[in-house]
Amino acid sequence: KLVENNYAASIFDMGDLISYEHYLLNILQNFTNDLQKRVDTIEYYLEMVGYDEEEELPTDPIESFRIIRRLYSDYSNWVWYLEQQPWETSVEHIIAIAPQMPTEKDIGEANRGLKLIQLVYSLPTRHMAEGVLQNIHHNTSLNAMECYTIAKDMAKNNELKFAVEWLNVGVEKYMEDRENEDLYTQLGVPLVSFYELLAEIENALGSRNLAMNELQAALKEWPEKVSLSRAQSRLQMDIRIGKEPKKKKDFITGVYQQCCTWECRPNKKLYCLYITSYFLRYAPLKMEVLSLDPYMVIYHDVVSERDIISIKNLSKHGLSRAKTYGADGALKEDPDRTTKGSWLNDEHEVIRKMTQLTQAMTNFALDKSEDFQVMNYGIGGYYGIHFDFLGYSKKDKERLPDRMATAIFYLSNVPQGGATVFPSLNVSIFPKKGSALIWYNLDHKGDGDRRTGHSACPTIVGSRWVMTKWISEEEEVLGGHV
Ligand SMILES: O=C(O)CCC(=O)C(=O)O
Ligand SMILES: [Fe+2]
Repeated sequence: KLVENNYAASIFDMGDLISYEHYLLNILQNFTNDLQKRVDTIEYYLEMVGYDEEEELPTDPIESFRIIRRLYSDYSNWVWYLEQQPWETSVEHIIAIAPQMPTEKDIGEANRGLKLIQLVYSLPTRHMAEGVLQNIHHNTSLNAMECYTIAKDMAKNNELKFAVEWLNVGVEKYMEDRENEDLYTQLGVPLVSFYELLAEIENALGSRNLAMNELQAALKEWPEKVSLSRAQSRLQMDIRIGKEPKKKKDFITGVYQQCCTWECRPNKKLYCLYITSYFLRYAPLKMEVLSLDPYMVIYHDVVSERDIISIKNLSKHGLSRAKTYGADGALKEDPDRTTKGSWLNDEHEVIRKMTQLTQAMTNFALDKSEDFQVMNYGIGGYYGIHFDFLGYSKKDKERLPDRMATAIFYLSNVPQGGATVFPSLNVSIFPKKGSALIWYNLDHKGDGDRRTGHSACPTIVGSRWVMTKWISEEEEVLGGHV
């Protein structure tokens, strides 16, 4: 049975994959040790017998005896020895973890995460392939095969110019790494596939001559490759009969980019103050006002390291793919929300404390609000632009309570990327562990304030943890507390 683990949607859950890979490598290592032992035994025997190419008749009775003994006794032992296949148990062990392995969907999402990072932060392909992200050198790089996988996915999604870039970098890497050619071929990506794909994309981009050149160059190297000559004759035929290439439009996802790279603040100089309340008598809160209309503030250093650890421990093992409401009103997985979350309620002491804290920071009663949602983002994990209010339309007979305000607690620092942005307000907030961001989603009439559209920029580096509280107006307005 296929298990959907959604690995790419949470960095924390990738911990499982690390263990699985360790397990696999262990098996491969034991397997090679086993094989090595066999090789040693066989070589030792050849040496003992004094194997050489020449076939000569024995010159003395002792030698004749030894030959007969060997073929009488050793022979059957060798048959037995070679029949013992050391790989059988290894295969069994490897197959045991098959249901947990990443799926096509996972690799697609991992690809998409990288692509989002590349687009949103305008990272050059070559830099990414070398592990240089925003001018910071990371201790990783991509090999030719990995560049090819990315290129293929880009081509599939019609991001053709990027696909060509990735292929070109891939070919360069291949050339630097030709001693691994056999390994690449065994893993299903021979060099010829790079040229085939390159020709295909160039044709799709309308550059027939370039496509032809690629194929000709490839044919010079691999004249026996049938797929190449087939592609070439198809192309020649198209040119001869004057068939226009079906130009595919190069398509780039419209993701929001500004303010993801640098912190954006509105021009007006606002202010900071200390807030005290009964709950907080002994520890006044540092509040920074970001905007008065719509109201938006940050509270600095409000959650202690200890509480953060407890909250993460409570949520860690129940993370599941976060969903959003589709156009039909049903909750579903959303490629624009690559995060996993778990809901926590007041049965936990630390969460009761968070409720009290949120009450103190907002002066809202929270009894009718949804639970806290703790989230861990994935590879290039992001949340596309959305509103937190549900915006019930005026014609609804009875107006249902809406999400009046939102509080986001940052439970980790994010070394690179991962800002929360409000494009209409020109505001971005980079996560700082222990701080909380609060804003109002509804205007003074109680309607959704469209200026509050916001997004979480793709995380580049780090395991991004946040905790959200969507604060319902029910208690306040309908419950008659005001
Ligand atoms: O993770 C973030 O920065 C934003 C989260 C968010 O918008 C939400 O949970 O509604
Ligand atoms: Fe939101």
